[in-house]
Amino acid sequence: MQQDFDTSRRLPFLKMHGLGNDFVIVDSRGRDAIVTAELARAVGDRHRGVGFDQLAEIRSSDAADIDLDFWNSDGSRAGACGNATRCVGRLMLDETGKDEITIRTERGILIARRAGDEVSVNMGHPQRMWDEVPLSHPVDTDFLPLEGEPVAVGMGNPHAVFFVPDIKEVDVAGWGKRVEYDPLFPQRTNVEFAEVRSRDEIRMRVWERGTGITLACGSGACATVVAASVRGLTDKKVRMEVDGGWLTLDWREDGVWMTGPTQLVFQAEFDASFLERV
Ligand SMILES: N[C@@H](CCC[C@H](N)C(=O)O)C(=O)O
Repeated sequence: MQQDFDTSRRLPFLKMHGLGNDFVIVDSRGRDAIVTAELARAVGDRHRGVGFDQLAEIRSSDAADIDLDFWNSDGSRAGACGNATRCVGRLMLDETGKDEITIRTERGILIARRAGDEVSVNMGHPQRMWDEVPLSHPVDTDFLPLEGEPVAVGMGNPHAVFFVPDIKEVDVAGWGKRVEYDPLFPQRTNVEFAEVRSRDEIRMRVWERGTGITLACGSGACATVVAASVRGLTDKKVRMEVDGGWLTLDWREDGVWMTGPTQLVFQAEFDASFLERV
């Protein structure tokens, strides 16, 4: 995928998705990073640009196979993005022919592995202390003092996980947006709504910080299995149905592993006239 290009003329990118959680992927290996908040907002606009849930920029690394940075469509940075990590993992596994590669994100160095046709990523250990999530003041992270008493989990980015009896009854946009901006979350938060179907199956819907409702959220799926397990509602390994399909989550000694499909949608490029308008 690595390509030389002159950004004054064109910007090649890939569109990929993991369970409908969609990403624009820019490969900046071998040169300076080029993504800015303005560029992310322009590309992320589904009318002006092409739209995405997150933009992922690949960079050369001195510590792992690659470095990877994430941007939301409102131009904010995301410290973690599980599904984009799986998508870029797929590209790198195919490019190198290896069975396992390492990816350095703000979260730390993550491992991506082939899992048949799917890709597994170890998203690391959950952050359960109030100041790690982060929250604005010390509270019980197992039962936050908000209506619905969500569980707070950091996965390199903040999550508030609500358990609900019937997911069809939840106003994900209204409730999610309210919680995203609650003062308890100084960096805002991603919001998950989970209906536990059995000890090994969960139905989850998500409101993503900086993006809104998406068809899936990998870090949110990891946060949800941690929250369900902490509350004693499920085992540590579950199948999770999100709007875009199914993921497998496995909270092990070495971190939370997430396995699922990835898809390359198309490859294209922005030309100079687009870049000049940013
Ligand atoms: N889609 C992602 C997570 C998105 C990050 C988020 N919006 C944030 O600001 O933290 C995933 O697959 O994990």
